[in-house]
Order: sequence, then structure tokens, then C-alpha cells
Amino acid sequence: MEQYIIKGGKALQGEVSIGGAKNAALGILAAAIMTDETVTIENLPDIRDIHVLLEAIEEIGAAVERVDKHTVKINGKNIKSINIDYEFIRKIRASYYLLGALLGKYNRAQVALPGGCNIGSRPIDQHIKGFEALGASVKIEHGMIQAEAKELKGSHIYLDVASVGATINIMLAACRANGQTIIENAAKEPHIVDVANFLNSMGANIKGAGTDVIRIKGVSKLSGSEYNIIPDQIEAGTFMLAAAATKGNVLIKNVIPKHLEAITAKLVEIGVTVEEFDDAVRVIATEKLGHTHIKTLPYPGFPTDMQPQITAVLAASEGTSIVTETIYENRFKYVDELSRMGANIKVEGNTAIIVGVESITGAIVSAPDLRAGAALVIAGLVAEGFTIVEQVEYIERGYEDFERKMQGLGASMAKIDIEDEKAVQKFKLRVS
Ligand SMILES: CC(=O)N[C@H]1[C@@H](OP(=O)(O)OP(=O)(O)OC[C@H]2O[C@@H](n3ccc(=O)[nH]c3=O)[C@H](O)[C@@H]2O)O[C@H](CO)[C@@H](O)[C@@H]1O
Ligand SMILES: C=C(OP(=O)(O)O)C(=O)O
Repeated sequence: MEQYIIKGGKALQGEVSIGGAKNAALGILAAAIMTDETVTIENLPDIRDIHVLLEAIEEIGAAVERVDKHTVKINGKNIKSINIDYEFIRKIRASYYLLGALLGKYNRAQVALPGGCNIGSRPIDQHIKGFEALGASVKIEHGMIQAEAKELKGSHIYLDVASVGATINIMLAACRANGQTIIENAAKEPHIVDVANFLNSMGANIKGAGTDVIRIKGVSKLSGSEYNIIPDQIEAGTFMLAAAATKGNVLIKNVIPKHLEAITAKLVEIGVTVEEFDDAVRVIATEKLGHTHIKTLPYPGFPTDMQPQITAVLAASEGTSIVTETIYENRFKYVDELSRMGANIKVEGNTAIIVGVESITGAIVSAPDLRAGAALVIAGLVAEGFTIVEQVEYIERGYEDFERKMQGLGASMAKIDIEDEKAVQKFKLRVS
């Protein structure tokens, strides 16, 4: 098994280019099977979650052609099964989008209950409520969700929580329902807008994505399309924080600065300079960073998927910061690992009280999930000495070439098997 090995203490410098958004790409890949024509998707991130979903799509009979690392052609004409088994998708959350996509296209779907990051209970009652409102009967048996409808009919759905997954799933199925569907209290994240734009490019009729109310007029057919996925807000934010934490100067390219505003605002508050360009941001930090209060919220609030990374930054900043997690009940599991690096963080319920320390020190730590893993990498980049981050497979669910992108910014970081003493020695020699 490979791990990340990092020697901290280097200020990140240079330029990094951000890939396509994982959470948009997952919805878009599911949507792509809803037509019998060929769909070309560009700017697809080359990450584990995408590989898993593409395999599942191929397994049910869709044709998947990798044109290059970031482009795929999908044709859903010869889909022969509406059954997605657990073995294919147990590691990812967004497998549930195949429910909405298959239900919309074939009025039937059977998909294993989703996996994804283990960050608290993640019910799917709002997805089910939406499908039922569209006329489907839904049952859960033997770990599978089965949804079936004689005919999908447009409906008025009020979500009890502004769920990203439920909003996208209902949008997918409702595209092919008879009549109009209105989703109220819809999620507004950039990936909702991107999935809606993609569906519209296939001939769907969706209005209002990005606001609380989405209106979908069902259409009888979806067609082929070519589509370029938006940049990943969370990958971009992670590099912004890594640049700030190491007192670096980094140009983060291929981003939509508007999507980063909540992150930018917090960085500015703790003393970082953020310059915005049309499709890039430059992050410059020169002095010890300060403290702040943060509450995770649905978009346009501070994203929960950036909570571990900002906590890592604040752990080595000055003063006492408070981070409140309002989306998930158990997203502070990584704090014990940060504490092993000398951080002073106390978790009380959904709040972390972070007393900034003078310096943190390298240690062997383990990534409990995707973003927590990224947070431990940021901590390793700042820490004195060597850090080893285990379980990088979680991190690779959502970050493409993470260690290579960090190396490109001057970080002393590599992915090696730490049992391989020669490789460890070689790394240590190279960075000493
Ligand atoms: C693949 C993907 O896009 N994952 C993202 C998506 O996850 P995901 O779509 O799973 O997150 P949701 O927006 O659905 O969840 C938000 C909150 O609503 C609750 N809830 C959700 C659905 C439901 O039926 N019932 C219910 O109670 C959840 O427990 C959670 O507390 O949005 C999250 C919130 O921005 C991000 O952290 C994830 O990275
Ligand atoms: C929580 C995340 O992913 P998922 O919903 O796919 O588990 C994430 O991207 O941070």
C-alpha cells in the first residue's frame, strides 16, 4: 500500500491548474445514460469516484469510450440492465444518481444503497420522497433500493432539507416525467447548476437551477450533447488553503472565482491576500495567519467539504478559532490525527475549538475520509519534519495527481510504499 510522505516547511510557489468538479461530473455521467445518442463529456476529473461510476455504467451495457484522460464518450443505447450491484458502487456516494437516471429513462431502477465518505448518517429519505411524488413506488430490500413507476408524473416537491443529492436525483427523473415538476427548497450548489445545464444541453427543460425553486418540464426524449464540466470548487479551495497555510504565493488556474467567495472571505479575514482574475485566483500569505469563526452552510455558505482543510490551517494559526459543522454530525474524526501532530483542538458536539499553536510536528497519521485526508496533507506541508499520511485511497477519490500537483508547487511530497525502505531513504535524501 502506498502512502504520502511529506517534509513540511516549504512555502508553496508557482501555478496549479484545477480539474473538473467531482460532484458535477458524477451527476453528469449518470445523466449521460438517459439518451440513446452519444454524449461527449470533457474536463472529466481522472479520480477514483469517476472510475467507479464509469465501470458501473459500462457494466449495465452503456458504451464508454475514454477519448483521453479527461474526455469520455458515453452511449446508453444498449443498456440491458437496470440493476447496479453493491460491489460496483459501495465506495461512492453518487451511485444513487443512477436511480434517478434509470427511473427517468426506463421507469425502473434497482441500485445498491450508496457508500461515500463516512462522516455521519446520510439518509436518502428526500430522494425517496421525490421519486414517490413523481409516481414511483420505492422499496429498500437486501441493501438495494428499487424504484418503479407505470408512468412518471410531474409533481410539486418541497424538500425538508436542501439536499444536493435529492435535488439532482429528482431533476434527473423529472426530466422525463409527464408535465411539470417544481422542486422547492432545492440545493443551490454550483454542481446543481452544472448538471441542469448539461441536461438542458441534451434537450431537457429545467429553469431556476441555482435558486431555491427549480422548475422542470418533462420532455419525451433527450439527445446527444458535448459538454465541458465546471472546475472543482473544493479542489481549488484546498490548494488555496495549502498556499495560505505554507505562507506561499500560488496562482490557482481554471477556477470560477465566484464559487470560491466563501473561502476567499475567510482567508482574507485571517490575513491572506487573494487576488481574483477572470478564471484564476492568486493566494499570497506572508505572515502568521490569524483566527476566525466558521460555520459550514449550504452554498453560497462555507462548504462542509472544506471544513477539515480550514481546521488544519487554523490549527497552526494565531489565536482561538471556532469551526461549527452544521451539515454532518460526525465530520471531526480527523481531529485526533491532527492532535497527534501537536494541534490543540477540542471538539464539543458539532463545534471544534481550535487554539492555534506555534508549530505542529510531523507524525504518522491516517486519512479517515476524503477531505480529512486533504486536511492532513495540508498539516503535513506546514509541520516540522516528516509526516506520513496513510489511506491515500480516500484522498484519491476526489483529487487527481494530488502529490504531483503539490510537487509542482515545490512541496516535498511523494506517494511511496513506506515499507519500502529504499524509497523512503531516497525521498529523505532528495528533500534534505
Ligand atoms: C457526491 C456529492 O455530490 N457529494 C456531496 C453532496 O453529498 P449529498 O448529496 O450526500 O449531501 P446532501 O446535500 O444530500 O446532504 C446534506 C444534509 O442533508 C441530509 N439529508 C440528505 C438527503 C436526504 O434524503 N435526507 C437528509 O436528511 C444529510 O444527512 C446531510 O445532513 O453534498 C454534500 C453537501 O454539500 C457534500 O458534502 C458532498 O460532497
Ligand atoms: C463528502 C464528499 O464526498 P461524497 O459525498 O461523495 O462521499 C466530499 O466530496 O467531500
